[in-house]
Amino acid sequence: MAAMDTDLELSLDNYEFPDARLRRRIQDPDRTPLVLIACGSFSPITFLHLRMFEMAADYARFNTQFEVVGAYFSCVGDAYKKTGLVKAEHRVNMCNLAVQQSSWISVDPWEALHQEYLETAKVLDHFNKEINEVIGGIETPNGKKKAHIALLAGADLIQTMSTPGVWAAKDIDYILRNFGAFIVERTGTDIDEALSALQSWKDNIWVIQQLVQNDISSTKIRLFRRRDMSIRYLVPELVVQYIEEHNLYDEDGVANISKESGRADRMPGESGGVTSSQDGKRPSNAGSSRSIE
Ligand SMILES: Nc1ncnc2c1ncn2[C@@H]1O[C@H](COP(=O)(O)OP(=O)(O)OP(=O)(O)O)[C@@H](O)[C@H]1O
Ligand SMILES: NC(=O)c1ccc[n+]([C@@H]2O[C@H](COP(=O)(O)O)[C@@H](O)[C@H]2O)c1
Repeated sequence: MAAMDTDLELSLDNYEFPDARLRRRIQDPDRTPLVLIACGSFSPITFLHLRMFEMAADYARFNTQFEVVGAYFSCVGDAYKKTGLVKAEHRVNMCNLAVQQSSWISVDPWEALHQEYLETAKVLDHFNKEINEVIGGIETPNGKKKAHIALLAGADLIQTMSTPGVWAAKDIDYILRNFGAFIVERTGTDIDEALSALQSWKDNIWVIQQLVQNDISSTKIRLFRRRDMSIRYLVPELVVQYIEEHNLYDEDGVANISKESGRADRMPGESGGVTSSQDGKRPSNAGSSRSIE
């Protein structure tokens, strides 16, 4: 099956920077090549995570002097202690499956391969080194130019930069001064409030409106799995299959109980139909706020 194809024994020893989808040349010498890096848990990756790159590319094309030449998912490693985090190997595999249809979005396993937690500043440094030092930048009609590496994140992540104790002040300064951030607005986060403490770096922060609001979160996918509800069409089909094959996110036993009540008759990832919403298993707040775990 396709899901098994990704189960390669990756390690830092045989790691190679994934550059196959990185565009090596830009046409317009007046533009600056841009590489977007989405850092996060991706447990699991959702369609919104993929969509963030498309929104950012449109935003950059219409509102900035950047030309997007690359895009990367970087999953946090196992040392990042967060509720609902499955093993990094699974999260990287799911991301790889999710980008199979994309011509320009890649997954870099480098961060996830580390046993220790890596701060985002170090992750962005890694991309800068690989793209601007090892590869030597991006070709333009007037010679090579360094690519601008930028963080791509949701508004909730940028809001944590104002939460005491989450980020070191020097890391915030380092990231926003040297790389900057493309921020996708997110339901439940007041973007003005999130940015109020970051005004010193406002020229390096680009806010992207979600023209089609999508309030999905990995938390909701995990919750739906535990409640034996369908996750199909919320995450890519290959990711649905991978989750089913590896029994991910159903560890609290609810799914097992549901199996006895007929789940085995259904296709993987499919809903049990209306019965599951009438038998008391449906979360009362499914589809509303993020704080459902
Ligand atoms: N619906 C969304 N709208 C805007 N940004 C989002 C959305 N979902 C995820 N993101 C952003 O994607 C990045 C990676 O997110 P992460 O892996 O934490 O997903 P999540 O859905 O927020 O996960 P969890 O529910 O486990 O906290 C973060 O920058 C986050 O802000
Ligand atoms: N000090 C730091 O560098 C720091 C602090 C908080 C979150 N982060 C990053 O932000 C992302 C947050 O992801 P989640 O929203 O999945 O928790 C992760 O990539 C994490 O490494 C970095």
